[in-house]
Amino acid sequence: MSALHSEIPLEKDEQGRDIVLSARDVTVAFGSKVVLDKLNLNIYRGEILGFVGASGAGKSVLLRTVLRLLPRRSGKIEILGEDYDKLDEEDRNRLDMRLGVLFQQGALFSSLTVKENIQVPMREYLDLPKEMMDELALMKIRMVGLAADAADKYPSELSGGMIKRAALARALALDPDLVFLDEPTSGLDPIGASEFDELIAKLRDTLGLTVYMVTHDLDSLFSVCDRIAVLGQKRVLVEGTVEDMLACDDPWVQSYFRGKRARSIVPREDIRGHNDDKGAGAHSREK
Ligand SMILES: Nc1ncnc2c1ncn2[C@@H]1O[C@H](COP(=O)(O)OP(=O)(O)OP(=O)(O)O)[C@@H](O)[C@H]1O
Repeated sequence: MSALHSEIPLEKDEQGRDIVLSARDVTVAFGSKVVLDKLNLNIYRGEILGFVGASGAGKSVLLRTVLRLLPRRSGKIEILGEDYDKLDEEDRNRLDMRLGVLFQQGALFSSLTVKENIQVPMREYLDLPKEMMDELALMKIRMVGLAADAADKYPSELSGGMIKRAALARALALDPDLVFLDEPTSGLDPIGASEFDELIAKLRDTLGLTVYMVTHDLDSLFSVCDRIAVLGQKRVLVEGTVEDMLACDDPWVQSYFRGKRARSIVPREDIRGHNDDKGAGAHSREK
């Protein structure tokens, strides 16, 4: 029987952590241009994983490959213990329902209200009476910290921060286990970005979400991410805590995590001593 229909436990790593997503030897190429080459990555249940890498390194390509929007040349990806390639259509839909995605820029439908946007996945996957869908949409709206009157507004009537929250509410519409966030704080002012980070952490704590967050935002990485994975040279160069990043001697990782911007967030002594993996949480967000 498929894990989708039962409580079959997820595969664990050697430290006993439940593996929610595993990518094994994943290669993605466009013609002769190889973007990802035998990439390996695990995401564990209940964590917020920050995914970083230089511009053009392949972060979006990996995200789109995981979401099956791009084909891979080889390798295996398992999500919640399931390999899409081995599922029939019904089970693929069931698995899709357990995933939420927040694309860059929010990607809300401009001709739909916030409530209608949130109901798009409900209409696609569920057959619910209108009253129940309205109730559920309002619940999601409150969950992401929007006022109830946002329900009937169109995206053009919302601030950037409100759009992100509305898009997050849509990503949470079907109560997913795993949420993919593509640069969720880009375009937000520092306070809005901080608040969004806090919201993600709160939802992880209250809903038990697992979060895969592509980001360039050092504050997010230092304040809410449990682990960080760095994409470089077509694979995951290093993964671990902030402390592991500070200790890594790869030049790009060093300049990213120990450069001028990072120094304004992480206390200087932490960078020197690499001895505090969450030291930045209490520090103010840089613009
Ligand atoms: N459909 C495509 N066809 C050909 N090449 C592509 C395609 N999509 C992405 N690429 C190439 O793959 C590489 C990785 O792109 P990707 O968008 O994943 O980078 P990224 O790490 O997300 O960058 P950024 O941080 O700037 O968003 C780039 O060289 C890009 O030009």
